[in-house]
Amino acid sequence: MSAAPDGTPGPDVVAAQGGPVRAPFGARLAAAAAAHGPLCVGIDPHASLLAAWGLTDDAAGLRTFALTVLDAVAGRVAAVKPQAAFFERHGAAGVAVLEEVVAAGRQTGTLVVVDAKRGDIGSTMGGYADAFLRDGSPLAGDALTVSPYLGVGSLTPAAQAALATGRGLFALCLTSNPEGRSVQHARSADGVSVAAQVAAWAAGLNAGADPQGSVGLVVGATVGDAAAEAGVDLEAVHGPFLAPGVGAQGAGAAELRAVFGRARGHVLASSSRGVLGAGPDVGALRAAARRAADEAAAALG
Ligand SMILES: O=c1ccn([C@@H]2O[C@H](COP(=O)(O)O)[C@@H](O)[C@H]2O)c(=O)[nH]1
Repeated sequence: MSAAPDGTPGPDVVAAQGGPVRAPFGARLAAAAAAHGPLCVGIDPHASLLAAWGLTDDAAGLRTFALTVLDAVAGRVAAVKPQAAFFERHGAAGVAVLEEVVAAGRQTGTLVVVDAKRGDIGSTMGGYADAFLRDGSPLAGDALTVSPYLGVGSLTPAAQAALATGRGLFALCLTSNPEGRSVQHARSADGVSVAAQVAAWAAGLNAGADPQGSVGLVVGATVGDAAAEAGVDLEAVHGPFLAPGVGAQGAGAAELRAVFGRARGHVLASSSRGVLGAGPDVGALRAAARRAADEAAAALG
């Protein structure tokens, strides 16, 4: 499944009226999680991790780091999530490595979630959609993280592009960091929290999809009972939840179960440093990812 490095549609793309389309992201993610466990391995080449792995803090170091992670986990986990920030901090050379990692990941058939958290006014959002969600774009993975804080309506170009190309979105809803509450729990005049508005937007776009829609939410595994507090009906979203916070931020099986309850079948747990700290040995990375995937499966099954 996926695309060749030049973006040419791969075997997951079937010819359909009006051009090639992939199976929807929500369905592809559900199948990947069933096959490999509900885990996404973050590819976050922090400067400190590059040093710990004996790599230089430059584009060459990034490249070795990211390709080693792919070598260890591709084809063995549901998804990988390159964190754009750690590539962008190396300028054009770092972005070129991100492009290579996106293409290499997709070629393995492992879903690639590009964690770039883009958000802007609608007209500019069209540019981001072109960059991250268009067939043939070198930065286009299988899904993109987006920020809804310019209003959920501003994300329409991204949602349209994602749904038209079999890709997905993960919109920030209840983030794993404690500072997120002050924005996400805030309520408008009609008493609806910001997080609940984001969730309702996703639910509207996911209605009728089988087995789930492609417009997901970021809900941290660290947020405790925040969904209930903010009036977010997780079950009604009917889409995937990207759940960072597992591992280095302190969440584990018990937290995943507590946060997601009956919506747990839609969760993609995400761990970066918790897995990456086992490197650079490929076998050790692979074993750490397997452990995390098995724990997530046990917690969410
Ligand atoms: O609410 C959020 C949204 C995104 N993230 C990202 O996930 C990883 C977490 O890394 P760990 O090393 O597993 O802590 C990182 O890329 C964050 O930017 C998040 O943590 N919380």
